[in-house]
Amino acid sequence: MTPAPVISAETLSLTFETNDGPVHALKDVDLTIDKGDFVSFIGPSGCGKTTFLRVVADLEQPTGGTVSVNGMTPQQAREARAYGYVFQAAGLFPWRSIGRNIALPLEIMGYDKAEIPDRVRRVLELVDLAGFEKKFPWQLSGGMQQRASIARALSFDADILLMDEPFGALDEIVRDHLNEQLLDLWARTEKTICFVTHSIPEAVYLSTKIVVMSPRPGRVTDVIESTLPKERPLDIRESPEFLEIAHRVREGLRAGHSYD
Ligand SMILES: Nc1ncnc2c1ncn2[C@@H]1O[C@H](COP(=O)(O)OP(=O)(O)OP(=O)(O)O)[C@@H](O)[C@H]1O
Repeated sequence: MTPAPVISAETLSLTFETNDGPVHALKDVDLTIDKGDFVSFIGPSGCGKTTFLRVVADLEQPTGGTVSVNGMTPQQAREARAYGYVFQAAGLFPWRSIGRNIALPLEIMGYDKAEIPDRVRRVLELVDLAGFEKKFPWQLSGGMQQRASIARALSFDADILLMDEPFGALDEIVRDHLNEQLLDLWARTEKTICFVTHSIPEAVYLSTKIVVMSPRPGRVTDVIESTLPKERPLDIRESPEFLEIAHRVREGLRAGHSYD
């Protein structure tokens, strides 16, 4: 028996009613994400990448179709703490140390106080920030702050990680490094990851599945299953297989692009 998908969308649609008329942020999206998938969402601005993540996270309500998360409604999944969410901005509170930032969701969720320091230490190790819990956000580089925000999203053992352009504001070398670390973290934790990006190389390097989207209305135009091995040194980006997948993503983006 094949296991139930972690995330399953069927004819999922979301239309925002605005003063300028309806905005079709998502239209008839069908998508299946299995346990342990690393799925990237790529497409031009406004194609509904963030909206899809927000629907999964129960932050927006669909106007048509259905989505299930771990076999539950998004609301039930949110209440069951099924996912951690990582935003483009690290969003750490400057007056709290890194450790206390990571502890915050655990405190809000009512975790046993005695259990929190161990959890904080464990997730800091996972993102390669062991020993940084007493530092403050401003004492860390942008890349380190983003790793701390990933640690925060991992602190309560959600098996899904929703990441909305987490490395978009970082320079390319730092981004390369974080991409490598994220793959390593994914391999060690076996999380299911949904990752929004505008970068073709980033999407191809990270993903087992690439979802290409196009706007007005926001829809899925291609779903590419990666043929790359799970072990991915950075120089795999120069291999023919990598370039072939990148080419297909680029073609998909071109087909859905309006250039306005
Ligand atoms: N709360 C809202 N009210 C009205 N329109 C919205 C709302 N949220 C999103 N939209 C619109 O829905 C469409 C999809 O937005 P979304 O943020 O999901 O796109 P995106 O692909 O993530 O874009 P970007 O790459 O710029 O982040 C856009 O046209 C956006 O303006």
